[in-house]
Amino acid sequence: MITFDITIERPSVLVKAKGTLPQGITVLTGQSGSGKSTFIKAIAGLVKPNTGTIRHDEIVWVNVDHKLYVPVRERHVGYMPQGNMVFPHLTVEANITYSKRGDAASCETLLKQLGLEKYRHTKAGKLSGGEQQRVALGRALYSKPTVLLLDEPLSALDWTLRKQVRTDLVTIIKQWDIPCLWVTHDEDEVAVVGDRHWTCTQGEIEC
Ligand SMILES: Nc1ncnc2c1ncn2[C@@H]1O[C@H](COP(=O)(O)OP(=O)(O)OP(=O)(O)O)[C@@H](O)[C@H]1O
Repeated sequence: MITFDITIERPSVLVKAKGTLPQGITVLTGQSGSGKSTFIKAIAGLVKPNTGTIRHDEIVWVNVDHKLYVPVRERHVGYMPQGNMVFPHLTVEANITYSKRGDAASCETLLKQLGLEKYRHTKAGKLSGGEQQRVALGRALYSKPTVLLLDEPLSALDWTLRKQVRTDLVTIIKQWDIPCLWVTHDEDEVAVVGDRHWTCTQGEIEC
């Protein structure tokens, strides 16, 4: 379980978060600029908090007082950033296995679950938006992460595709049974996607 008690200073906002990310899918909503991505990046290891601690079970990832920061590559976090998420010039298989930390069996399972077997050798840039989103999820899950962090995973899709891809992602995440933090602007996603709902208001993460 990921436990955190941190603050992160930004010119416009002070991000404050204290809590534990449980099993299942937790949806985090909040206004643009309120600090959602900053928080998720701090858990992933891409942003250093100014104060506090982050732990994964008994392992300390961050302890600011002790100047301890476990680097992102050692946290085994599945992180899906906002925006363009595939390497378009690489095949679907090469995208999924990019981290090198997973194994062949895990790649096969993902290709099947994600409905991407027939595109294994296709360049990811040639797939539709929804298919690319599934490739990105495959890459995040390939190394059997300790936690899955999805930053606006549907934002690149048009409205018609969103519903279908959302259902696909939720089904697959539940099958993998790892804690997931799902950041979104879309209040509709709260009820459909999440087992629970957190909010971010001017930096304050309400868990
Ligand atoms: N590296 C940085 N250095 C300084 N300020 C930053 C940095 N990254 C983000 N900020 C600022 O911190 C605030 C919070 O940004 P953040 O991206 O976390 O918000 P958000 O809630 O994810 O917004 P959105 O929903 O629009 O993605 C913003 O005002 C942003 O400009």
